[in-house]
Amino acid sequence: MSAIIMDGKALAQRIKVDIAAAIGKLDKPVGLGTILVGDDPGSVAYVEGKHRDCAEVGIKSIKVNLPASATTNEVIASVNALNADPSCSGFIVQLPLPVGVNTQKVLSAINPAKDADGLTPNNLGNLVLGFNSVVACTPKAIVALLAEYKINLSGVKVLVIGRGMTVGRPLSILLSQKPINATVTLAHSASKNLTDLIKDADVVIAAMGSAQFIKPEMVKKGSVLVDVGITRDGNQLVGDFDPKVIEVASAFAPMPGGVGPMTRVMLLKNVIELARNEK
Ligand SMILES: NC(=O)C1=CN([C@@H]2O[C@H](COP(=O)(O)OP(=O)(O)OC[C@H]3O[C@@H](n4cnc5c(N)ncnc54)[C@H](OP(=O)(O)O)[C@@H]3O)[C@@H](O)[C@H]2O)C=CC1
Ligand SMILES: Nc1nc(=O)c2c([nH]1)NC[C@@H]1CN(c3ccc(C(=O)N[C@@H](CCC(=O)O)C(=O)O)cc3)C=[N+]21
Repeated sequence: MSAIIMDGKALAQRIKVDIAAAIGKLDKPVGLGTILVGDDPGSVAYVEGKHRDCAEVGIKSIKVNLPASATTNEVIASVNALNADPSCSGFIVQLPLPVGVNTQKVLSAINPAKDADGLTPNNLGNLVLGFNSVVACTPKAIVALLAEYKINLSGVKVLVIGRGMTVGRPLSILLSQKPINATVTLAHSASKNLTDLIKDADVVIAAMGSAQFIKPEMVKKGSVLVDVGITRDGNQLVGDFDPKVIEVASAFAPMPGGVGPMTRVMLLKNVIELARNEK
C-alpha cells in the first residue's frame, strides 16, 4: 500500500486565490499585525512567511519586532498599540515568547475582536463552549485538510499527540465537537501506553516536535496520519513521523508540505473574518 499524500501546499495555493478575490470585494482594507519578540530563526522565518502571504493576497501587514530582552510590560504595550490601531484588523503574537515574558498576561491583553490566532482566553473559552469564535490556525488547517481529502472523522478513533496551546489542546476540543464528532484521545509525554494508543487509532495527528518518533511498524494498517511536529536539523525540517509510514497508512499529511502551508492561509482567513466583523 502507498498512502495518498495530503498536499496542503497545493490546497493552500488554491485557497489563496479565493482569498485574494474576497479581499478585492471587501469595502475596506484588511491589515494583519505580527508581534515578534527576539530573533529565534524559526520564528523569524514564520513571521516573514506571514508577511509574504499578506503581500500576495492584498492584505496590509504591520510588523512589530521587539528584542529578546523585552519585558512583559513592553510586549503588552505593543499589544495595546495594535489593539488601538484602526488599520490593524487582527494580529498575532508569535509563540513561544522568551522565558522572561509572561505569556498568560500577553495573550490576555489581546482584544478578542483582533485575535487572529484564536488564542485569547475569551476565544478559547468560546471554542470550549461551542460558541462562534475565531479558531486557532493550525487546528483549523488540520480540519480543512482532512475535509478536502474526505476523511470521515465522525465516530472515528482519533489520537492527538501533544497538548500544546497552539495545536493539540484546541484541536482535541474542536474534533470532539459537533459536527466533527470524533472520539478523541489526547496523549502527551506522561501517557503510559502511547505505543498501544497509536496502534489502536484510525487517525493519528502528531504535534510533539519529536523527530521521526512514529515508525511504520507502530501504526495501524490503513490509518490516516497527519504530521504537524517540527524539529529543525540544521537547514532541514523533520516531522514526528518516519516518512516510511506511507507504506502502511492510507493517507498521510507530510511535514513539510501538509499542515504548515494550510496554517498560513487559515491565518489570512481569520484576519478577513475579523475585518468583516469590525463595527
Ligand atoms: N506545521 C504547523 O503548521 C505547525 C507546527 N507546529 C509544531 O507542532 C509541535 C507542537 O507545537 P506546540 O503545541 O506549540 O508545542 P508544545 O511544545 O507546546 O507541545 C508539545 C507537546 O508534545 C508533547 N510531547 C513531546 N514529546 C513527546 C513524546 N515523546 N511523547 C508524547 N508527547 C510528547 C508534550 O508533552 P507535555 O505536555 O507532557 O510536555 C507537549 O504536550 C511543535 O513541533 C511545533 O513546531 C506548531 C504549530 C504549527
Ligand atoms: N502565535 C503563534 N501562532 C502560530 O500559528 C504559530 C506560532 N505562534 N508559533 C510557531 C508555530 C509554528 N507555525 C507554523 C506555521 C507555518 C509553517 C509552515 O509554513 N511550514 C511549511 C514549511 C516552512 C519552511 O520550509 O520553513 C511546511 O510545513 O510545509 C510551519 C509552522 C505557526 N505557529
